[in-house]
Amino acid sequence: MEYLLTTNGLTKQYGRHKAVNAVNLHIRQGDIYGLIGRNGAGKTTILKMLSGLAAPTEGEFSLFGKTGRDSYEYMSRVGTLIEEPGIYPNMSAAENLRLKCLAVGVRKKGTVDELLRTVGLADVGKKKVKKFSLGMKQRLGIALALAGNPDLVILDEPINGLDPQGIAEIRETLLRLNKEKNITFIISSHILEELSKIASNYGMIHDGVLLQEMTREELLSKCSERIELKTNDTRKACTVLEGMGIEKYKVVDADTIQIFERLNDGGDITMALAGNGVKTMGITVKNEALEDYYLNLTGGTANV
Ligand SMILES: Nc1ncnc2c1ncn2[C@@H]1O[C@H](COP(=O)(O)OP(=O)(O)OP(=O)(O)O)[C@@H](O)[C@H]1O
Repeated sequence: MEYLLTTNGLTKQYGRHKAVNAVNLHIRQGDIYGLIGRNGAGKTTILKMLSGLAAPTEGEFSLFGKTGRDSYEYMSRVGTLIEEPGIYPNMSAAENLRLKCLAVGVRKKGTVDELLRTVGLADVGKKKVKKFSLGMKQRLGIALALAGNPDLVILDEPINGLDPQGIAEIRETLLRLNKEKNITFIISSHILEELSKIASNYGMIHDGVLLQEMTREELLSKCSERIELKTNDTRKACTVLEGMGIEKYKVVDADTIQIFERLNDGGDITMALAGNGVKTMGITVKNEALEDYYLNLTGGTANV
């Protein structure tokens, strides 16, 4: 079996609007697959269909090599965290997990404690979930998704609204589970920068359409570094750059030039500029091209 999950022309139509339009995803065992798209792009609708929470209007998906109704027998191997998970606010984390284990038929002793440890909630004791921070709730949601010992875990925006510390903790937990238990993850997000720290593969969704699938390496090679250069004489600086054989550059404003070629550092450039009487006011290596790449792909300038 080459893929753990594929979709074939997966479509969801609400009235006249196709929230998901003929999407073909390819997800291998062991992938951390990042589904990236702006709010409203159709990510949640895709994940709901993959979890059996919504029916496709057209198309289908294959799970563990089985298609359509046959795939339902494998749903127990899929754990999900989509929108508000079924958390009971007046119960503790352990009580919530105990209920979930009952529901999915897990009886093994010590499971609840192990799940709490896995997501870093071992010390919360009897505290009611309604008193939890957003990050703690999110971690409990992940523990609930893990309760049935799934092979595939689907998480809808698991880092949304968390502070950097919370994001780092979730990221480490997911990477560990992926490595140690070979759990395959599908994670949606509207922030490519965040996904890029964890995902091995990407599917980019825009207006219900899958624009592109790519591996981590493919994305990184497309989003190489750029050097931003400020000088007192842009015109002359361009001539100097060309004299050095640098062709991939762009003048972005009166005193700023961006250079898109891979250079070890900017030292050679500043030396050459100085040698030609051009003063360097500033030179920085920028590596924030990920979001730019995504914005270009989706043809937009608004926030992602
Ligand atoms: N039950 C529904 N009835 C009608 N339209 C819907 C329904 N659910 C979603 N939509 C529409 O489908 C589109 C995709 O929504 P979806 O929630 O899948 O996007 P998303 O990428 O997950 O965004 P978000 O991060 O905001 O949830 C949106 O235009 C939304 O308004």
